[in-house]
Amino acid sequence: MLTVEGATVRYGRFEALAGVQWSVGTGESTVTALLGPSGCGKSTLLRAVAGLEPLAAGSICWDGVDLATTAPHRRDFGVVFQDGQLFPGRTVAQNIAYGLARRHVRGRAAADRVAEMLRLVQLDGFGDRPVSALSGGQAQRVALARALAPRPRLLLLDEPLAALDSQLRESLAEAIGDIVRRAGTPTVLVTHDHREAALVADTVSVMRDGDIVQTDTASRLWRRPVDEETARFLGARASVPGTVRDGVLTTALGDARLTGSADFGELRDGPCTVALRPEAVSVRPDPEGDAVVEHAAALVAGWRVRIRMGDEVFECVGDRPVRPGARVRPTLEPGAVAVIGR
Ligand SMILES: Nc1ncnc2c1ncn2[C@@H]1O[C@H](COP(=O)(O)OP(=O)(O)OP(=O)(O)O)[C@@H](O)[C@H]1O
Repeated sequence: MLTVEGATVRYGRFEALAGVQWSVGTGESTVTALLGPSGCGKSTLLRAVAGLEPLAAGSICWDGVDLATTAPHRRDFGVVFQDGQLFPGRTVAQNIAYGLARRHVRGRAAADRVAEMLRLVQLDGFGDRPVSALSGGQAQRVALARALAPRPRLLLLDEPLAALDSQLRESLAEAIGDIVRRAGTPTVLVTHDHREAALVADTVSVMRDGDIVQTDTASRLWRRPVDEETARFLGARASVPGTVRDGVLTTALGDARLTGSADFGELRDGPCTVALRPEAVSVRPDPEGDAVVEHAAALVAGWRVRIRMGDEVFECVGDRPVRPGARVRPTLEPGAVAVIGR
């Protein structure tokens, strides 16, 4: 298990990591996403774990052993960066075998392991290809196979899908999750995309301004973001005051029974702040409704509707066309609302 305690990294006077506390590889969780906006320090934390960035303070331990004096290549961590960084003049198989030779796995044993890795990343038959003849997605799968071949105790993936188009990203994100679970290798995936984090990870750690602000399952993160900034980063567009009583949330936009989700299990009665993604509020035409439509646009399924209620404006969804100026009634969707805080 990886334990990061008080990890601090400074570039000159700028503190890129501000005393990070973090654990990876606990319990049933195989994949941890390290999620946060650009510049929050994700890569710096990953590089520090890999031994590529010296700590100004704090420690990074594996199973209780401090790695401060362990060189990067002796940490037994596999690393994949955004662009894979394959060795250009070599074949796919030679790339995958690279880390094996350094571990004195050669000959038949190395060839078997390379074949096993090619099967794992579904590139059987690609061993003799030069890596220059691969697509972007294939190249990243080779990079993954190369990192997994020496059986690292931890795999560190720094935005491995960032250079790929969105459709490929989604399918490859799922494939990465399957591959590392089959290999049984605890994995950290750096991403700034919360959808990608939710697709792949068992656990998501949200990072901001050089610190980790929340670690939870994706489902709990959606429903119980630790603060408003985290909720906004996860797609919330607005927040409203609410009250919880006996599992029912009441807001100016309607009520929602929250007892259906374990993520709301320990919610205490009393006032709260509710974060609203557009999907959390649906509207239907109603001449008696409290809200007026400002704008409506067709989505692939349904409508995105902007409404005004008094001084406040909310993004909502609807299942039928509504015209600007029309009156509508909002309803809260219990499966999509988020209640901020612990
Ligand atoms: N070598 C460096 N010298 C000075 N500042 C740096 C250096 N590397 C990173 N930084 C700064 O540290 C902060 C964290 O950078 P880092 O690359 O870890 O962020 P990130 O969350 O991975 O961002 P992105 O998603 O854009 O890659 C940024 O403000 C960055 O400008």
